[in-house]
Amino acid sequence: MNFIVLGAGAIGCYVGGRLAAQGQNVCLVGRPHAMEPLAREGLTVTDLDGYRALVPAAQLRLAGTLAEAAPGPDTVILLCVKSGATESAARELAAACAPGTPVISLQNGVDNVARIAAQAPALKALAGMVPYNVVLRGAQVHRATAGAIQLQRDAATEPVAAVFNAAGLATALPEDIRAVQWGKLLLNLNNPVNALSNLPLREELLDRDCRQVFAALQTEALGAMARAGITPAQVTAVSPQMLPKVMRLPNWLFTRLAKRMLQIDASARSSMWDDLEAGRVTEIDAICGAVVRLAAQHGAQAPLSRRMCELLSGPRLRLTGVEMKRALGL
Ligand SMILES: NC(=O)C1=CN([C@@H]2O[C@H](COP(=O)(O)OP(=O)(O)OC[C@H]3O[C@@H](n4cnc5c(N)ncnc54)[C@H](OP(=O)(O)O)[C@@H]3O)[C@@H](O)[C@H]2O)C=CC1
Ligand SMILES: CC(C)(CO)C(=O)C(=O)O
Repeated sequence: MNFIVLGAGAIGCYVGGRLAAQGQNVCLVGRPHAMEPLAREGLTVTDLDGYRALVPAAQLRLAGTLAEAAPGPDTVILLCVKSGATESAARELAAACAPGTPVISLQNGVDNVARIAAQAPALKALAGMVPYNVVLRGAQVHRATAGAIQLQRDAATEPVAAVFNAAGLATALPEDIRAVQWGKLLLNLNNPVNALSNLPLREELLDRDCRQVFAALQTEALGAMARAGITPAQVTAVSPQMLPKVMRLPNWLFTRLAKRMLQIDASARSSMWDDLEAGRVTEIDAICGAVVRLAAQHGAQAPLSRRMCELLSGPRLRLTGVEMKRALGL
């Protein structure tokens, strides 16, 4: 099996790096700004449990385009671009890959697979979910929280899950990946809160006003999911229904009950903060936009998620939890 990671950023370098460190045949396809440090220094992969590996530059397969990566008949694509780049990446894949090539989306959001399939109908688009936070700094990539990757159960993903597990990437094949994606989306509703707060994740989660905004977004999203008949899967120690309740707790109780959730490296931030910081378009449409669309499809509204879309779409804002509550009318 050959892996091509399309989009060598935080997730692509972490997953691709662990596979490469274990001797798998992996090609990382990325932008020059991402490839240059790797070509110079190799890729160092670490995690919060003490794992550390260096894949020397000479052992890394790096490519600027899919054509250079030369996908063959036994290639599996790991799609790791941000949601805003899905369509263009899928068109590149359609042009470069043989029909039936598995394309596993390791992206956040709930509609990337459908968007890949629309642009590349001959390929086999499959869903994945990465639960943890990954930080990329130049040639070093670090997993900052814990969890297991979830891949859509399919004949094409069974051998992939086996290879991932052998490489130390804990991976499961859940029955209902759609429920898992909606469960993850409930957590990703913190991404805009974190991005606007301009705080590291841990600090932001220790701010009750920020948590109250997060909880309000979750409650609204759970309402939209209930109307749509979607039962989100539990992807943390806490059930989806309990999540907003836990978020609203006062600090003294939250810090006791949410110990596992707070096991985050002090410097870790959400992937949406990364985008704001780099001046890139964020994934707000894939997260809050998805809640707004789901509610609308079922005759309801999601004004809080809609407002978050507005706050993330203009000039960069930095808001305290109190200011966010005011901006959302909470
Ligand atoms: N980071 C995290 O902790 C987590 C992220 N996720 C999800 O994983 C997905 C990837 O996120 P993340 O790794 O943070 O994103 P990054 O922005 O770090 O990485 C994506 C990379 O892909 C590049 N890229 C985009 N289009 C192409 C293309 N056509 N060819 C080659 N390279 C391309 C981007 O370059 P450029 O920007 O210059 O176009 C960027 O360097 C997202 O959906 C995110 O929500 C999920 C869990 C945790
Ligand atoms: C892991 C988590 C929930 C928060 O970092 C994430 O998915 C992201 O940053 O996009």
